[in-house]
Amino acid sequence: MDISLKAPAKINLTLDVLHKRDDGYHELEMVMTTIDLADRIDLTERAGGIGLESTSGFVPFDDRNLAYRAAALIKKRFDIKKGVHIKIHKKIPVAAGLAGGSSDAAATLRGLNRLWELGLSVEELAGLGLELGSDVPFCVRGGTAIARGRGEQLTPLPPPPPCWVVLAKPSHGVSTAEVFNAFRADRVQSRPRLDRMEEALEKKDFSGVCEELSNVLESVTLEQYPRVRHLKEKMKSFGVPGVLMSGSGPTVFGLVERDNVARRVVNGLRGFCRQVYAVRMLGGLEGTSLD
Ligand SMILES: C[C@@](CO)(OP(=O)(O)O)[C@H](O)COP(=O)(O)OP(=O)(O)OC[C@H]1O[C@@H](n2ccc(N)nc2=O)[C@H](O)[C@@H]1O
Ligand SMILES: Nc1ncnc2c1ncn2[C@@H]1O[C@H](COP(=O)(O)OP(=O)(O)O)[C@@H](O)[C@H]1O
Repeated sequence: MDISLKAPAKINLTLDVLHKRDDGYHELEMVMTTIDLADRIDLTERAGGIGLESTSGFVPFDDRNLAYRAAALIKKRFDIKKGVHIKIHKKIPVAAGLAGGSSDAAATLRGLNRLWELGLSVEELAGLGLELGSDVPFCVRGGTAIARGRGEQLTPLPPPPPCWVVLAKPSHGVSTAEVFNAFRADRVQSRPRLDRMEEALEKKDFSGVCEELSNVLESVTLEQYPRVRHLKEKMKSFGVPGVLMSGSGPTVFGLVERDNVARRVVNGLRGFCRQVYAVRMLGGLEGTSLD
Protein backbone atom coordinates (compact mmCIF):
# COMPACT_ATOMS: atom_id res chain seq x y z
CA MET A 1 0.00 0.00 0.00
CA ASP A 2 1.11 3.58 -0.66
CA ILE A 3 0.33 6.56 1.56
CA SER A 4 0.88 10.24 0.71
CA LEU A 5 0.86 12.89 3.41
CA LYS A 6 1.24 16.63 3.57
CA ALA A 7 3.97 17.92 5.89
CA PRO A 8 3.19 21.63 6.44
CA ALA A 9 5.65 24.24 7.67
CA LYS A 10 5.14 26.20 10.88
CA ILE A 11 5.82 29.77 11.86
CA ASN A 12 6.28 31.11 15.39
CA LEU A 13 3.93 34.01 16.14
CA THR A 14 5.68 34.44 19.50
CA LEU A 15 8.82 32.86 20.95
CA ASP A 16 10.13 33.44 24.46
CA VAL A 17 13.10 31.74 26.12
CA LEU A 18 12.37 31.43 29.86
CA HIS A 19 15.67 29.92 31.08
CA LYS A 20 18.35 27.36 30.33
CA ARG A 21 17.60 23.95 31.83
CA ASP A 22 19.90 21.45 33.51
CA ASP A 23 19.63 19.13 30.47
CA GLY A 24 21.12 21.88 28.25
CA TYR A 25 17.86 22.68 26.46
CA HIS A 26 16.08 26.00 26.88
CA GLU A 27 12.64 26.27 28.46
CA LEU A 28 10.42 27.90 25.85
CA GLU A 29 7.00 29.50 25.63
CA MET A 30 5.80 30.10 22.09
CA VAL A 31 2.78 30.29 19.84
CA MET A 32 3.11 28.15 16.73
CA THR A 33 0.83 27.82 13.72
CA THR A 34 0.83 25.84 10.46
CA ILE A 35 0.96 27.52 7.06
CA ASP A 36 0.08 26.34 3.57
CA LEU A 37 3.64 25.59 2.48
CA ALA A 38 4.17 21.86 2.64
CA ASP A 39 6.46 19.00 1.70
CA ARG A 40 4.79 15.81 0.50
CA ILE A 41 5.82 12.47 1.92
CA ASP A 42 5.12 9.28 -0.05
CA LEU A 43 5.43 6.05 1.93
CA THR A 44 5.62 2.73 0.04
CA GLU A 45 5.84 -0.54 1.88
CA ARG A 46 8.74 -2.80 0.90
CA ALA A 47 10.63 -5.75 2.29
CA GLY A 48 13.36 -5.21 4.87
CA GLY A 49 14.92 -1.83 5.46
CA ILE A 50 14.25 1.87 4.95
CA GLY A 51 14.77 3.54 1.57
CA LEU A 52 15.03 7.31 1.16
CA GLU A 53 14.67 9.64 -1.80
CA SER A 54 14.23 13.40 -1.98
CA THR A 55 13.63 15.97 -4.69
CA SER A 56 16.05 18.29 -2.83
CA GLY A 57 19.81 17.90 -2.63
CA PHE A 58 19.89 19.95 0.59
CA VAL A 59 18.57 17.25 2.91
CA PRO A 60 20.74 14.48 4.36
CA PHE A 61 20.28 11.14 2.55
CA ASP A 62 21.22 8.86 5.43
CA ASP A 63 20.18 8.19 9.01
CA ARG A 64 20.56 11.91 9.82
CA ASN A 65 17.38 12.56 7.85
CA LEU A 66 14.54 13.16 10.29
CA ALA A 67 11.99 11.22 8.19
CA TYR A 68 14.40 8.28 8.05
CA ARG A 69 14.94 8.55 11.80
CA ALA A 70 11.18 8.56 12.40
CA ALA A 71 10.82 5.30 10.43
CA ALA A 72 13.82 3.73 12.18
CA LEU A 73 12.39 4.68 15.59
CA ILE A 74 8.98 3.11 14.81
CA LYS A 75 10.57 -0.04 13.37
CA LYS A 76 12.76 -0.53 16.43
CA ARG A 77 10.20 0.41 19.09
CA PHE A 78 7.48 -1.88 17.67
CA ASP A 79 9.79 -4.54 16.26
CA ILE A 80 8.42 -4.14 12.72
CA LYS A 81 10.05 -6.51 10.22
CA LYS A 82 8.59 -4.82 7.12
CA GLY A 83 10.43 -1.95 5.43
CA VAL A 84 9.36 1.31 3.82
CA HIS A 85 10.54 3.56 1.02
CA ILE A 86 10.20 7.27 1.86
CA LYS A 87 10.07 9.87 -0.89
CA ILE A 88 10.28 13.51 0.23
CA HIS A 89 8.95 16.08 -2.24
CA LYS A 90 10.70 19.09 -0.72
CA LYS A 91 8.98 22.48 -0.90
CA ILE A 92 9.89 23.91 2.53
CA PRO A 93 13.32 25.58 2.54
CA VAL A 94 15.88 23.66 4.64
CA ALA A 95 17.34 25.02 7.92
CA ALA A 96 14.97 27.97 7.62
CA GLY A 97 13.18 28.13 10.98
CA LEU A 98 10.08 26.60 9.36
CA ALA A 99 10.41 23.08 10.85
CA GLY A 100 10.60 21.34 7.46
CA GLY A 101 12.58 18.38 8.77
CA SER A 102 10.41 18.10 11.89
CA SER A 103 7.25 18.13 9.78
CA ASP A 104 8.65 15.40 7.49
CA ALA A 105 9.34 13.32 10.62
CA ALA A 106 5.85 13.98 11.99
CA ALA A 107 4.20 13.02 8.69
CA THR A 108 6.28 9.82 8.57
CA LEU A 109 5.16 8.92 12.11
CA ARG A 110 1.50 9.57 11.23
CA GLY A 111 1.81 7.66 7.96
CA LEU A 112 3.54 4.60 9.40
CA ASN A 113 0.96 4.45 12.20
CA ARG A 114 -1.60 3.91 9.43
CA LEU A 115 0.52 1.80 7.08
CA TRP A 116 1.48 -0.66 9.80
CA GLU A 117 -1.83 -0.38 11.69
CA LEU A 118 -0.16 0.42 15.01
CA GLY A 119 -3.18 2.14 16.53
CA LEU A 120 -1.09 4.81 18.27
CA SER A 121 -2.87 7.88 19.63
CA VAL A 122 -1.83 11.42 18.67
CA GLU A 123 -0.32 11.77 22.19
CA GLU A 124 1.77 8.62 21.69
CA LEU A 125 2.94 9.81 18.26
CA ALA A 126 3.85 13.22 19.74
CA GLY A 127 5.80 11.44 22.52
CA LEU A 128 7.79 9.48 19.93
CA GLY A 129 8.26 12.72 17.99
CA LEU A 130 9.94 14.45 20.93
CA GLU A 131 12.70 11.81 20.76
CA LEU A 132 13.47 13.15 17.24
CA GLY A 133 13.30 16.91 17.82
CA SER A 134 11.65 19.65 19.87
CA ASP A 135 9.33 20.80 17.05
CA VAL A 136 8.07 17.33 16.10
CA PRO A 137 5.26 17.06 18.73
CA PHE A 138 3.68 20.27 17.42
CA CYS A 139 4.07 19.07 13.83
CA VAL A 140 2.30 15.77 14.69
CA ARG A 141 -0.78 17.75 15.76
CA GLY A 142 -0.59 20.85 13.54
CA GLY A 143 -3.05 23.70 13.97
CA THR A 144 -2.27 26.56 16.33
CA ALA A 145 -0.97 26.05 19.86
CA ILE A 146 1.04 27.40 22.75
CA ALA A 147 4.11 25.20 23.06
CA ARG A 148 5.95 25.08 26.38
CA GLY A 149 8.86 23.07 27.77
CA ARG A 150 11.06 22.10 24.82
CA GLY A 151 7.94 22.43 22.68
CA GLU A 152 6.10 19.27 23.79
CA GLN A 153 3.55 20.78 26.22
CA LEU A 154 0.87 21.88 23.79
CA THR A 155 -2.25 23.95 24.50
CA PRO A 156 -4.49 24.36 21.44
CA LEU A 157 -5.49 27.88 20.39
CA PRO A 158 -7.99 29.15 17.83
CA PRO A 159 -6.49 29.65 14.34
CA PRO A 160 -5.31 33.13 13.34
CA PRO A 161 -7.71 35.18 11.21
CA PRO A 162 -7.48 34.24 7.51
CA CYS A 163 -4.57 36.08 5.89
CA TRP A 164 -1.55 35.68 3.65
CA VAL A 165 1.92 34.86 4.91
CA VAL A 166 4.75 36.29 2.81
CA LEU A 167 7.99 34.39 3.48
CA ALA A 168 11.50 35.49 2.58
CA LYS A 169 14.34 33.04 3.16
CA PRO A 170 17.90 34.39 2.84
CA SER A 171 20.29 32.08 0.96
CA HIS A 172 22.10 30.89 4.12
CA GLY A 173 20.69 28.51 6.74
CA VAL A 174 20.96 28.93 10.50
CA SER A 175 22.00 26.36 13.11
CA THR A 176 19.34 26.22 15.84
CA ALA A 177 21.92 24.92 18.34
CA GLU A 178 24.27 27.86 17.64
CA VAL A 179 21.48 30.41 18.02
CA PHE A 180 20.45 28.98 21.42
CA ASN A 181 24.11 28.87 22.46
CA ALA A 182 24.58 32.55 21.69
CA PHE A 183 21.32 33.62 23.35
CA ARG A 184 21.73 36.09 26.27
CA ALA A 185 18.59 37.11 28.15
CA ASP A 186 20.06 40.53 29.01
CA ARG A 187 20.33 41.43 25.30
CA VAL A 188 16.61 41.02 24.67
CA GLN A 189 14.84 44.31 24.05
CA SER A 190 11.22 43.23 24.08
CA ARG A 191 9.47 40.02 25.04
CA PRO A 192 6.21 38.46 23.86
CA ARG A 193 2.99 39.25 25.72
CA LEU A 194 1.39 35.83 25.52
CA ASP A 195 -1.93 36.88 27.07
CA ARG A 196 -2.36 39.62 24.48
CA MET A 197 -1.55 37.27 21.58
CA GLU A 198 -4.08 34.77 22.95
CA GLU A 199 -6.68 37.53 23.17
CA ALA A 200 -6.00 38.66 19.59
CA LEU A 201 -6.40 35.06 18.36
CA GLU A 202 -9.62 34.59 20.35
CA LYS A 203 -11.07 37.80 18.87
CA LYS A 204 -9.78 37.06 15.35
CA ASP A 205 -8.17 40.49 15.56
CA PHE A 206 -5.72 40.68 12.62
CA SER A 207 -4.13 43.98 13.73
CA GLY A 208 -3.77 42.63 17.27
CA VAL A 209 -1.97 39.50 16.00
CA CYS A 210 0.38 41.69 13.94
CA GLU A 211 1.07 43.95 16.92
CA GLU A 212 1.88 41.06 19.26
CA LEU A 213 4.35 39.24 16.97
CA SER A 214 7.57 38.84 19.00
CA ASN A 215 10.58 36.51 19.00
CA VAL A 216 13.46 36.88 21.48
CA LEU A 217 15.79 34.84 19.22
CA GLU A 218 15.88 37.85 16.88
CA SER A 219 18.32 39.32 19.42
CA VAL A 220 20.83 36.69 18.24
CA THR A 221 20.11 36.07 14.55
CA LEU A 222 19.49 39.71 13.53
CA GLU A 223 22.83 40.65 15.13
CA GLN A 224 24.77 37.80 13.52
CA TYR A 225 23.15 38.12 10.10
CA PRO A 226 22.49 41.78 9.17
CA ARG A 227 20.84 40.46 5.98
CA VAL A 228 17.96 39.13 8.06
CA ARG A 229 17.49 42.53 9.72
CA HIS A 230 17.63 44.16 6.29
CA LEU A 231 14.93 41.81 4.96
CA LYS A 232 12.73 42.62 7.94
CA GLU A 233 13.14 46.34 7.34
CA LYS A 234 12.47 45.90 3.62
CA MET A 235 9.21 44.07 4.31
CA LYS A 236 8.12 46.78 6.76
CA SER A 237 8.97 49.47 4.20
CA PHE A 238 6.39 47.87 1.85
CA GLY A 239 3.75 48.58 4.49
CA VAL A 240 3.40 45.02 5.83
CA PRO A 241 1.64 45.43 9.20
CA GLY A 242 3.24 42.46 11.00
CA VAL A 243 6.80 41.23 10.33
CA LEU A 244 8.82 38.71 12.33
CA MET A 245 11.62 36.15 12.06
CA SER A 246 10.36 32.56 12.45
CA GLY A 247 12.00 30.29 15.06
CA SER A 248 15.78 30.55 15.13
CA GLY A 249 15.63 32.00 11.61
CA PRO A 250 16.65 33.05 9.10
CA THR A 251 13.22 33.15 7.38
CA VAL A 252 11.32 36.40 7.84
CA PHE A 253 7.54 36.39 7.46
CA GLY A 254 5.00 39.14 6.99
CA LEU A 255 1.25 38.96 7.49
CA VAL A 256 -1.09 40.73 5.08
CA GLU A 257 -4.85 40.49 4.63
CA ARG A 258 -5.29 41.00 0.88
CA ASP A 259 -3.93 38.78 -1.89
CA ASN A 260 -3.06 41.72 -4.17
CA VAL A 261 -0.94 43.21 -1.37
CA ALA A 262 0.78 39.84 -0.83
CA ARG A 263 1.62 39.69 -4.57
CA ARG A 264 2.97 43.24 -4.51
CA VAL A 265 5.21 42.49 -1.52
CA VAL A 266 6.48 39.27 -3.16
CA ASN A 267 7.36 41.18 -6.34
CA GLY A 268 9.08 43.91 -4.34
CA LEU A 269 11.18 41.40 -2.39
CA ARG A 270 12.26 39.34 -5.40
CA GLY A 271 15.19 41.69 -6.16
CA PHE A 272 16.55 41.23 -2.62
CA CYS A 273 15.92 37.57 -1.97
CA ARG A 274 15.58 34.53 -4.26
CA GLN A 275 13.33 32.41 -2.09
CA VAL A 276 10.12 34.38 -1.62
CA TYR A 277 6.66 32.85 -1.22
CA ALA A 278 3.12 33.97 -0.47
CA VAL A 279 1.03 31.23 1.13
CA ARG A 280 -2.20 31.10 3.07
CA MET A 281 -2.25 30.92 6.84
CA LEU A 282 -3.74 27.52 7.78
CA GLY A 283 -3.76 27.50 11.57
CA GLY A 284 -6.46 24.84 11.81
CA LEU A 285 -6.07 21.09 11.81
CA GLU A 286 -6.60 20.85 8.04
CA GLY A 287 -3.76 20.39 5.64
CA THR A 288 -1.97 17.36 7.07
CA SER A 289 -3.60 14.64 4.96
CA LEU A 290 -3.91 14.18 1.22
CA ASP A 291 -6.82 11.76 1.46
C1 LIG B 1 13.68 27.25 17.68
C2 LIG B 1 12.54 26.39 17.22
C3 LIG B 1 11.22 27.09 17.58
O1 LIG B 1 10.11 26.50 16.94
O2 LIG B 1 12.46 26.16 15.84
P1 LIG B 1 13.41 26.19 14.53
O3 LIG B 1 14.06 27.49 14.39
O4 LIG B 1 14.42 25.09 14.67
O5 LIG B 1 12.46 25.90 13.39
C4 LIG B 1 12.56 25.00 17.94
O6 LIG B 1 12.41 25.13 19.32
C5 LIG B 1 13.76 24.18 17.65
O7 LIG B 1 13.32 22.88 17.47
P2 LIG B 1 14.20 21.77 16.69
O8 LIG B 1 14.72 22.34 15.39
O9 LIG B 1 13.35 20.53 16.61
O10 LIG B 1 15.39 21.62 17.65
P3 LIG B 1 16.14 20.32 18.24
O11 LIG B 1 16.61 19.50 17.08
O12 LIG B 1 15.34 19.68 19.30
O13 LIG B 1 17.38 21.02 18.95
C6 LIG B 1 18.50 21.49 18.25
C7 LIG B 1 19.41 22.13 19.28
O14 LIG B 1 18.88 23.43 19.65
C8 LIG B 1 19.04 23.66 21.03
N1 LIG B 1 17.72 23.79 21.67
C9 LIG B 1 16.59 23.40 21.02
C10 LIG B 1 15.35 23.55 21.61
C11 LIG B 1 15.29 24.08 22.91
N2 LIG B 1 14.14 24.24 23.54
N3 LIG B 1 16.42 24.46 23.54
C12 LIG B 1 17.64 24.35 22.94
O15 LIG B 1 18.65 24.70 23.53
C13 LIG B 1 19.82 22.47 21.59
O16 LIG B 1 21.19 22.82 21.55
C14 LIG B 1 19.54 21.37 20.56
O17 LIG B 1 20.60 20.44 20.51
N1 LIG C 1 13.74 15.73 6.04
C1 LIG C 1 14.51 16.79 6.29
N2 LIG C 1 14.22 17.98 5.74
C2 LIG C 1 14.98 19.07 6.04
N3 LIG C 1 16.05 19.06 6.84
C3 LIG C 1 16.39 17.91 7.43
C4 LIG C 1 15.63 16.74 7.18
N4 LIG C 1 16.17 15.76 7.91
C5 LIG C 1 17.21 16.30 8.58
N5 LIG C 1 17.37 17.58 8.29
C6 LIG C 1 18.41 18.47 8.87
O1 LIG C 1 17.75 19.21 9.91
C7 LIG C 1 18.31 20.52 10.04
C8 LIG C 1 17.18 21.53 10.29
O2 LIG C 1 16.40 21.58 9.15
P1 LIG C 1 14.89 22.09 9.09
O3 LIG C 1 14.00 21.20 9.84
O4 LIG C 1 14.59 22.28 7.64
O5 LIG C 1 15.01 23.52 9.72
P2 LIG C 1 14.60 24.23 11.07
O6 LIG C 1 14.91 23.32 12.22
O7 LIG C 1 15.41 25.47 11.05
O8 LIG C 1 13.16 24.55 10.98
C9 LIG C 1 19.10 20.77 8.76
O9 LIG C 1 20.42 20.96 9.13
C10 LIG C 1 18.95 19.53 7.91
O10 LIG C 1 20.16 19.10 7.37
